[in-house]
Amino acid sequence: MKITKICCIGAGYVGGPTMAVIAKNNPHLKITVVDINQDRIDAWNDSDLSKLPIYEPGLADIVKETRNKNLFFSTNIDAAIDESEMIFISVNTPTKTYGKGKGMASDLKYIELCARNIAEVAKTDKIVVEKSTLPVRTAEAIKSILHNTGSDINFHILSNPEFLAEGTAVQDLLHPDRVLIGGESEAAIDSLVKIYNTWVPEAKILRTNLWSSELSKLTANAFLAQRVSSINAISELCELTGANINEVAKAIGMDSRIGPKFLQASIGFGGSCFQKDILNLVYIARSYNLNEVADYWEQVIIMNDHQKRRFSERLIKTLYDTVSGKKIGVLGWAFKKDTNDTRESAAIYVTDHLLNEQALLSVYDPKVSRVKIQSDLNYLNTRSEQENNDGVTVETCPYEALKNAHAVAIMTEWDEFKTYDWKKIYTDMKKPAFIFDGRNLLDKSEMKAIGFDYYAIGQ
Ligand SMILES: NC(=O)c1ccc[n+]([C@@H]2O[C@H](COP(=O)([O-])OP(=O)(O)OC[C@H]3O[C@@H](n4cnc5c(N)ncnc54)[C@H](O)[C@@H]3O)[C@@H](O)[C@H]2O)c1
Ligand SMILES: O=c1ccn([C@@H]2O[C@H](COP(=O)(O)OP(=O)(O)O[C@H]3O[C@H](CO)[C@@H](O)[C@H](O)[C@H]3O)[C@@H](O)[C@H]2O)c(=O)[nH]1
Repeated sequence: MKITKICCIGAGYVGGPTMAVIAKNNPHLKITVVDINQDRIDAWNDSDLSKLPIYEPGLADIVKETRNKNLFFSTNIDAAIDESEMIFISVNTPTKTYGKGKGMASDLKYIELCARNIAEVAKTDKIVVEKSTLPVRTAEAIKSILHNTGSDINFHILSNPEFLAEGTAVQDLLHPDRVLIGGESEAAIDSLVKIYNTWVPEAKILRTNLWSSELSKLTANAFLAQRVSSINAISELCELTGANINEVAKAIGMDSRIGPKFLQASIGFGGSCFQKDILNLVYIARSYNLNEVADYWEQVIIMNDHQKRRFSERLIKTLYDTVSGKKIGVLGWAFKKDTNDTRESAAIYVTDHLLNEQALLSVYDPKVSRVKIQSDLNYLNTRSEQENNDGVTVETCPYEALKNAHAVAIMTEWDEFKTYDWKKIYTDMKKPAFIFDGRNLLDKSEMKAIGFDYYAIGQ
């Protein structure tokens, strides 16, 4: 099938950057990214590129190069579906918050709405590409909706999961380890390969059946998250035995079978994907009565929750068993550096725990706004909005956030934190001045030399 126009439903962290990179490499294609969220589309169309809804290094340049040439952002979903030969679905698939599978299964209502929308509007044959992360065998449901329209339109469904990580999305898209395409129609797969092949070498484009492709995405995230939980589990043992987690990580990472990546001990993984996708994997395993398989993967989440909890407990214990009325400076709110995304960020849970203990928190993050921080806390529903407002102040200057604080809690590994004048921060803090470095970001001996009581993970 000759492809001249494509559209992507969902202008989020995946849809926006992915389509921008496809547009950059396929100037002959017209690409429209559509969304029901008018504010988000307006932000993608803002002439001030600093107002794009997503912060990703390198993204603004690509949007500048392609926008209104062959890349368009719109809320006119029906028109985009109608004119496109290929439609990507890149909407959110959060964990269900109601009904059967609550707290475990993926909520597929947005996916189903897209499928129904396509079924209603399409007048010509379409290739429908699952870009969202989906439970294995979702394509079956999409197929069923599309093939029961009563018309003679041909729909081909492909699974093309996205492996980009936030903060490095543009580089990951430009230089992917692999592009995975699952499908039943070789011709449909070829059409998508052709688009990627404009910048991704053929050898890196992997073709599988639909179900392998869907399941590979959940599996990749489960393996990655498992590595973080594994190193974090060992970090607790390090703290009690005198071993140092950085040294252990280096020592095991030099084994080529293990490899050095994803062995950074931390306050626990966050982000919109790992927890959601593992919970989904656990749910799927249980639904097939594979209880040992489900228990095995669930442990990754249990360990991650434990790591977040024990970080705040260690802080409270060290501050003489009470943080009530004490100012705690929080550096970083995003779930990792170089993104403004805060979904499932460990900072939210650590702060919530410290608020329960009546601490007064003062937060600074270079890319996250006060409104977002307050709404993340309010979303937990632990206490009233007023109480969250009273307990948490958000500063635009890190030195203000840390002034007169009893302790600093480092939540995100932003590079700028390393460059601060830590002597000045020490002078302006209450004594003894504590640092709880949830990212092992700072130099322990340097901090100790300044006078800090410095606590890192796994040391
Ligand atoms: N964020 C990541 O790093 C990442 C990486 C790989 C895969 N994924 C997966 O990709 C999918 C999208 O993730 P995201 O982070 O981009 O989500 P997101 O929440 O940032 O964006 C999803 C967008 O879809 C829109 N939307 C929802 N229903 C719609 C509908 N019926 N019509 C039009 N628009 C609709 C929402 O308004 C939202 O703007 C998820 O399945 C996620 O698991 C995410
Ligand atoms: O050694 C490590 C590596 C990561 N993390 C934490 O793990 C979380 C996730 O990090 P990362 O995987 O880099 O970011 P995501 O954007 O969540 O990307 C993951 O989730 C995406 C969504 O599915 C996938 O596409 C990516 O391949 C996968 O890496 C973050 O809180 C990190 O701080 C650690 O604590 N230690």
